[in-house]
Amino acid sequence: MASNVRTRFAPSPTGYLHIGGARTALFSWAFARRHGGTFILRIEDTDVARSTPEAVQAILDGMAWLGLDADEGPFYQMQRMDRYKEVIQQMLAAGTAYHCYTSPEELDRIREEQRARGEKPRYDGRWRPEPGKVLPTPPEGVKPVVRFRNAAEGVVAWDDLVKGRIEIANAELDDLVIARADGTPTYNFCVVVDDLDMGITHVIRGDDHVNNTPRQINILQALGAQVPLYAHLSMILGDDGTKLSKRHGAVSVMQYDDEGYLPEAVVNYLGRLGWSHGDDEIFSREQFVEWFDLDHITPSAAQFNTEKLNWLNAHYIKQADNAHLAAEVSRRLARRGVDPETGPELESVVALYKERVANLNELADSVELYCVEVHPAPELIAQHLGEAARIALASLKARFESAPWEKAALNQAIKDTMAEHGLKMPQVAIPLRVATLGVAQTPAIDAVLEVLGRDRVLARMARYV
Ligand SMILES: Nc1ncnc2c1ncn2[C@@H]1O[C@H](COP(=O)(O)OP(=O)(O)OP(=O)(O)O)[C@@H](O)[C@H]1O
Repeated sequence: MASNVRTRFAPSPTGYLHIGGARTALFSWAFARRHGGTFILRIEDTDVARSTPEAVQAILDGMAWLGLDADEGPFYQMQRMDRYKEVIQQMLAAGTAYHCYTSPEELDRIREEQRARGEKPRYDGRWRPEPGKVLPTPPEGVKPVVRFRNAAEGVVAWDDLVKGRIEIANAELDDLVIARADGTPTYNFCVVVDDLDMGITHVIRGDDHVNNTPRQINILQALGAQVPLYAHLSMILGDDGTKLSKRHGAVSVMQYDDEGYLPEAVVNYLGRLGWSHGDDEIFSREQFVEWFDLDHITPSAAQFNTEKLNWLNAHYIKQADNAHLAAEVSRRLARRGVDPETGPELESVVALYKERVANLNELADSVELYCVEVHPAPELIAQHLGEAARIALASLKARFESAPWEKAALNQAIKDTMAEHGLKMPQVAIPLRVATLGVAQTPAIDAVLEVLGRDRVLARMARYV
């Protein structure tokens, strides 16, 4: 069902997409999907000194990895400069904005005097047009800034969909500079023009923006626009209790990929961070979209909890189908310079390990043993591949050479070898593990042998017998 809900995620490309921004993006995306609406990606790249193309790419990569697909965009603010300038001209013509020639030095002086008088420092309105007021003559050679003519009285108010009603007295708000002396538009103004042009109905963003909202509402109203609804989400805090940000403590979403997390686990984890649906902890992306609403968002800040993410990750790895895991492992092995083609079929290897691992890197560690020549640690060789063990392995190898390559027959060969040499299971199975996979612990040995395959098993055993 198509609806008119239009949300946006608007990061600044001054670094990667981190977990705090990603949670905000997820909620904005899920709200649009829940209502059959449109999700827009907007790159707020006007801070040219800090924005980089690499950061844009990192944000796009992070969004793609999480599966947060945009219906429109990415739009880039730097490509919309002409439009912002056009709206500034319209506002000047309409009298909702005006030129101000006060220099930065003068502003400092005014603020100093206000502070000395015990007043709150603010622009004193000397260039603000008022009925009957005679404005000073513009100084020669000075390029003015453009200020928004904010209402002097009354309040600006909105019913925040997370925080409830918020009211700010207009007297608290300065006449905001919307264009600098060089003509470039300022942050809050660009956001307003974008939200207006992009027909945003629900601004879902972090509550670090809550102070911008009254200014943005006033400008929207001056433009005769319909004011969107606002939902200010709580911040995600790092382990030290302060806001995660690119500059402080947050790691890139893509680092979770590097560390072996499935995106499904991260999305589920982020979905529960500051939002709840009864006692449900585990839900698919589809379920989340179906359940998501703004009524069950916690207004207080949410703390990141790695342990819970790890628990979800292990759960999703267990549940994942083998082909999906094989693809994840293959990518990881290739990154390590290991050719996955040299091992047995990956799907059957991952099936042996998916219940036992905490993350995809651990899974790849185990699978790697099936693909490369293994070199057991000298202590393992000393402990498990002594003379008696090698003698047993030699007769086992002879049995393996003629055994049908399936679990029951391999098991029988091991049992016959135990009986022949008067050994217990571990006295045969552990040397066999060390010889074939280079480690003393593995899943059930008959399953391991079956998957590893006759040729590899015999070649690996041959090194010790
Ligand atoms: N820690 C956080 N928790 C929740 N949302 C956040 C967090 N940090 C940023 N956001 C939200 O993510 C969106 C994109 O923010 P932005 O790209 O400016 O990231 P940022 O980390 O705040 O940047 P910076 O590090 O430059 O302050 C905004 O809606 C912002 O409110």
